[in-house]
Amino acid sequence: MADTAHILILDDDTDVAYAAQMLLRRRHGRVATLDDPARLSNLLEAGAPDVVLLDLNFTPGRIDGAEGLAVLDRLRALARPPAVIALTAYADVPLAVEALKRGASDFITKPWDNARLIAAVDSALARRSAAAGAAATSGLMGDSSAMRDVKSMIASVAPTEANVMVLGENGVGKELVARAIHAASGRAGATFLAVDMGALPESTFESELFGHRKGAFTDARSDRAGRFQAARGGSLFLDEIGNMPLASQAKLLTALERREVTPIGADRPEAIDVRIVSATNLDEARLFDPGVFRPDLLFRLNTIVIRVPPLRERRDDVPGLLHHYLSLYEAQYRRPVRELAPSALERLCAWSWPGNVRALRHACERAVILAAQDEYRYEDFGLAMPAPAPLPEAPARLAAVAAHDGADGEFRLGALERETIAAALDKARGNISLAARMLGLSRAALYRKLGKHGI
Ligand SMILES: Nc1ncnc2c1ncn2[C@@H]1O[C@H](COP(=O)(O)OP(=O)(O)OP(=O)(O)O)[C@@H](O)[C@H]1O
Repeated sequence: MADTAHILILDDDTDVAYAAQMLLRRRHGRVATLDDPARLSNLLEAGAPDVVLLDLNFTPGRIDGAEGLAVLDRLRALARPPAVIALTAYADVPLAVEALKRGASDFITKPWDNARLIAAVDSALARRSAAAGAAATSGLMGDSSAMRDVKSMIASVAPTEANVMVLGENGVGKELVARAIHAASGRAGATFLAVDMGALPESTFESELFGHRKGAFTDARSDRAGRFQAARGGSLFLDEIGNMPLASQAKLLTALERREVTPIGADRPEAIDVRIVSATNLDEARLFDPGVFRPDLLFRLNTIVIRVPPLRERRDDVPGLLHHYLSLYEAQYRRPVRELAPSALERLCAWSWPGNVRALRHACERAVILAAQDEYRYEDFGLAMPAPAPLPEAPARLAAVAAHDGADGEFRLGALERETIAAALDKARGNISLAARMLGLSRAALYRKLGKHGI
């Protein structure tokens, strides 16, 4: 990493720039200097640097930092913005803080301590390479022994044509696992198509999955391919299969057994060429209940089963995920890079994460937007409320909400919303699609609310 890193030192004081260059050259491949920001465009044409050490004042006599901050804004607007370390005069803390607010990843005061400068550059490079690595492995992060097992299962099954069933609670990363299987398979060049089976109404199930011919029914104004045809040559991800009505299960079973589908209104079946990966958040006791899921369909789908454990059972993954998503949102919202206060990290690792990685991701987004201190505090993540307790019946529930919120029996909308969502999830046995429908929300809107309430 260090050998190929490209570092730029932007400082009008050539002695300072030269000293930094000599220091960093011992460790890094390309260390360039520039004394005039007006020539920055030429330099960027040759490729954006990974890290820029940026002096904030160029014109002699100017100390307001406006020139440097303007360069910082320009660098942050690049498609692949470099990490920027601001160089400020000793004691110019307000200017350093302003640079951090505008997206600088760190600051160094002049004259600097060599070890501190080297550490700042190394840490900026390490963050960048962690983010790039995560993107390259289709985003499935985590190095706990449980996640290592999941990744090694993916590597073993991906090259085969075996049907894979991914099991785990909402938000554990089942879709990411399915995508990783596709990406490592011989079908990687073709489509990966995800279908939310829980959201397909029984009445349009066949038309959506198998397609239809023009005129087959009143609304069939033209031929339409189903999901099986659209994913031809690739992988079809059947998500939320635990929520399919039994009648739809029978139709899916027939298609999988015969390896062919007949579009509605067609007189001939079409062979299917898809790799099936399915997923559900049903616990296994319910999945094996024939009243809920047909055993013969289960047998077709679960040639290989991958279980993705909830985040509370792989807490070793929490720090890496936090750093990943905090960095991602800091870059996305152009917010300063902050460290996590050690006490916050400890409490976040101990949190039960009922919404798993999705909830962690939402919590990080919230923290990046709302943090107002130098470090992220636990409160910034919006997880202060305990996980929902079993719900009392309706009238008692309202009283409980009022009591929960204190304030002389005054109702608070937020708490009521949280209770309602928890009740819907309870009733839908954790099925997100069903709960969203019961609440009159889209799945995406429900996910946002789950994140907001830390459920
Ligand atoms: N191991 C992981 N590394 C990085 N991000 C993850 C990981 N697992 C999940 N995520 C993120 O969490 C969110 C939820 O992941 P995903 O949709 O794959 O979960 P899921 O189990 O399929 O959820 P659901 O059952 O609710 O459909 C996504 O934003 C995803 O990027």
